[in-house]
Amino acid sequence: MNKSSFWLVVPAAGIGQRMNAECPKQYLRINNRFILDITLSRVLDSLSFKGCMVPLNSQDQWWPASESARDGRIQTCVGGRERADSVLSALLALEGQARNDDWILVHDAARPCVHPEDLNRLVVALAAHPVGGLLAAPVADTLKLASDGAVPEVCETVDRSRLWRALTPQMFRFGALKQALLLCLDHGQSITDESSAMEFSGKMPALVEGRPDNIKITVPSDLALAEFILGRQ
Ligand SMILES: Nc1ccn([C@@H]2O[C@H](COP(=O)(O)OP(=O)(O)OP(=O)(O)O)[C@@H](O)[C@H]2O)c(=O)n1
Ligand SMILES: C[C@](O)(CO)[C@H](O)COP(=O)(O)O
Repeated sequence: MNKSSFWLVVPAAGIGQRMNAECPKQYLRINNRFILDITLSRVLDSLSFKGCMVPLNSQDQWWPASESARDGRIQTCVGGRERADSVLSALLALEGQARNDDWILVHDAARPCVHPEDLNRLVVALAAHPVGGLLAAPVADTLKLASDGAVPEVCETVDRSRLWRALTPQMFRFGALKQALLLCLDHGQSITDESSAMEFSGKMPALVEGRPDNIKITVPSDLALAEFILGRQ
């Protein structure tokens, strides 16, 4: 039985609307490096991957100037309208290279602070798991369910004892993840992560506790926070 290979998919086709910056947020700089380059180098240098596929926006004009564009380990393809479309596009681009039982790790380009210890913990914890799973962090705040009025008001306080925040990487078998994403597409099921696709196809992904400082750069204040976190690692 051949040993399963590991492939990395880093969705980088977003436009960063919530960041409201002069360029897509994956091309903002920390310590004079593109966020995308920081993310790709940290993950690719932490684990042994057979290959890496990066879905880019069809209007991307920054990639050619990136360090990653000169990294022979990395292939690119055109992403899609939503994150899930970009991930599916990457999997379809890997057809003929990845085998159905190979592991796919999907990691947001916007998460440059992911720690090598978390990457290793994820792979070790899930290597023999029948479904796969994701890095996640238990919720540490009290959570409120808001009303849907113009001024949100508290409807109820939600029991947080079994609530986790989904992070990335999320790690699933190539064949199963591709089929799950196609199923969501066929059913018009909107999803925001790979685990949701696997859940929609009836699976129960494992949760692997990860560092809460594996933040997703989303709004302007996240940039300085990411720079601080990277400076301390
Ligand atoms: N159509 C899309 C949308 C998002 N992403 C990627 O998915 C990751 C997480 O998505 P998010 O934080 O939502 O990024 P954006 O979609 O760029 O942000 P926004 O929603 O503020 O526009 C990012 O690395 C982003 O580049 C992608 O590859 N393709
Ligand atoms: C995949 C993810 O980072 C897990 O929390 C999140 O769902 C991405 O959401 P976004 O709205 O595409 O940033």
